Amino acid sequence: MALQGKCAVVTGAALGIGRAITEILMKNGAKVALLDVNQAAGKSLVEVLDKQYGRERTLFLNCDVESEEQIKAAFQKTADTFGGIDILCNNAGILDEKCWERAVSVNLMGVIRGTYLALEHMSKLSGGRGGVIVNTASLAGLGPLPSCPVYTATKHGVVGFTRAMAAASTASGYGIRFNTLCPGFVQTDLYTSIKTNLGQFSDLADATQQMVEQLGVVNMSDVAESVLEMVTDETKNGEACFVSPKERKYVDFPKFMG
Ligand SMILES: NC(=O)c1ccc[n+]([C@@H]2O[C@H](COP(=O)([O-])OP(=O)(O)OC[C@H]3O[C@@H](n4cnc5c(N)ncnc54)[C@H](O)[C@@H]3O)[C@@H](O)[C@H]2O)c1
Ligand SMILES: CCCCC[C@H](O)CC\C=C/C=C/C=C/[C@@H](O)[C@@H](O)CCCC(=O)O
Repeated sequence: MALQGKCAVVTGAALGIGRAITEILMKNGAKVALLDVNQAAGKSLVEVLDKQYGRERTLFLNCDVESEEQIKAAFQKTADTFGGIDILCNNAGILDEKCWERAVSVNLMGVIRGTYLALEHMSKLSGGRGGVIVNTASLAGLGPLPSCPVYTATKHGVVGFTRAMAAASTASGYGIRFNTLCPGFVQTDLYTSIKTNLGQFSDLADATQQMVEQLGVVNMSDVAESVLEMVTDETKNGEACFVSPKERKYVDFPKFMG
């Protein structure tokens, strides 16, 4: 898929990985609606992008992915402004093992809410043009992170949900590809706040630090390039892209049929 003129939505776009996704989509010609609860950071990023690319290609929308109403309104505003939606990156996520219900609501339910509401604009079955949805999971969506059982569960959920949606799309003809992003540790606010968000697992903070030292920290540019590949490469559907400091590879899941 060539990105020139395509319309994208990125959740959690103001900072960290969402910001990097937004920047690479813009650099390659897409228009981007930036959805985030952090208005100050979102607006200041839009100012930077507008200086570089002009004012017509960005839109900041204050949107909490815990709210179906806010996502619905944001998607409608995006479609009205840009003339449709071709790309959705459900990226917003938090680490909170104490208020773990909130982590489930943002990380997993937020992805499901975003995906279902986007189908109304993107699916060929409801008059959309088709496109691609990339959901941000984590390496913790592929294997356990012991200090973060609920975070791990949400990210495994994102991988499973996305793969099932890819299969549903192929079977029913939505015209949408679905892929997941699975990076290891990346230097962002979420990463630097690890110690304060482990709740009853805070005794495992040192063990987590040891994992960081063993696995290393992933370059943000590799994360963004992986998303770009999953968005533009039409052969990628139902894939989970694992990104580590050493390599980028598509996960070989076990096959139970055929
Ligand atoms: N940093 C890592 O090590 C790492 C590794 C793998 C995956 N991830 C995942 O990447 C995604 C982005 O994380 P990050 O590290 O960039 O974090 P971050 O904290 O740097 O940025 C997250 C962004 O999401 C926004 N956000 C938070 N809750 C929201 C909500 N309810 N609705 C809308 N926006 C919301 C924040 O305001 C912020 O702008 C998350 O899904 C995270 O789980 C992070
Ligand atoms: C405290 C967590 C804050 C950041 C969370 C991010 O989403 C990053 C998650 C990073 C690592 C998760 C690691 C899980 C790893 C194990 O399951 C291990 O088996 C993976 C082995 C990787 C390999 O084979 O190279």
